[in-house]
Amino acid sequence: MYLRIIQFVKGAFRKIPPAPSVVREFGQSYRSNSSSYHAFVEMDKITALRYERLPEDSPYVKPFRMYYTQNGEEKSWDLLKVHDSVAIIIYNSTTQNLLLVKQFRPAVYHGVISSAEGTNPTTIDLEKYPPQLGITVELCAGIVDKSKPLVEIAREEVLEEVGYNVPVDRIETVLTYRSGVGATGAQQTLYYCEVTNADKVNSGGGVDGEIIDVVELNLNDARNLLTQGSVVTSPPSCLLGILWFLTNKAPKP
Ligand SMILES: O=c1ccn([C@@H]2O[C@H](COP(=O)(O)OP(=O)(O)O[C@H]3O[C@H](CO)[C@@H](O)[C@H](O)[C@H]3O)[C@@H](O)[C@H]2O)c(=O)[nH]1
Repeated sequence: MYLRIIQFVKGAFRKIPPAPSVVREFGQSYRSNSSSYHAFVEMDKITALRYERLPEDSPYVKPFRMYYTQNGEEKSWDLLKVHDSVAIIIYNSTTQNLLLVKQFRPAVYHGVISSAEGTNPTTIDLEKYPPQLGITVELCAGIVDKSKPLVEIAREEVLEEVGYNVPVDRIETVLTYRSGVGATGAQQTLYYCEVTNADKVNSGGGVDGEIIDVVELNLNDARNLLTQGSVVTSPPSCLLGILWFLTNKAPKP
């Protein structure tokens, strides 16, 4: 399994990239922006990894235990309050590719290791568990941590992470749903945005120290990604977004 996940990001870590670089996984290929290659080679340079108990003032995660009585039976549920979020399906009609983002996700890395070790790890062997295991391919997305219209937050994320400048009237709402129903119940609003090469204003890659790589996925590979039995680190929102796009928007082959 680990080998398969690492194959997912293999090719991304060559010292000198061909232009542009292509990452293969399970028969699919992702075309990475050569312009943001610099970020791409740095995202797995994880060192000095350690765990600490979560401080109470975390701006991102607040743990609670909820008590309630259901049909006369007293119950409790341990839960986490996290930010709501937006995610955007982006299709470049010039290149006929979906635009996704690749990044190191500490929670995914932790999830992979704790699944393997069976318990909550306290230390991590970076040789045994290469940081590439925590790299995901996802929709462009962002947390709702400011009081702005959700579609405006989506517009900003498209610009910051992927580098396309589009007005909000070109971003359409797709669905609103709850993710993490067992632990967080956070709301995510899914948008769709069609861009062209003319909308591109920078190479994306995120802000404030984020290390994000833009990934272009052609539609054949998008279909293959959803093949029965696929094992990926991508979240359900990404798989849903691709499926929605293929069902509702993709040009007929
Ligand atoms: O513990 C944390 C958590 C977040 N951040 C920062 O907050 C940013 C949040 O990034 P943003 O791009 O706004 O959101 P995402 O990390 O992309 O996550 C959103 O998009 C994901 C993919 O759909 C969803 O799974 C998440 O629930 C949703 O919040 C990060 O980059 C960090 O800079 C930290 O520094 N520490």
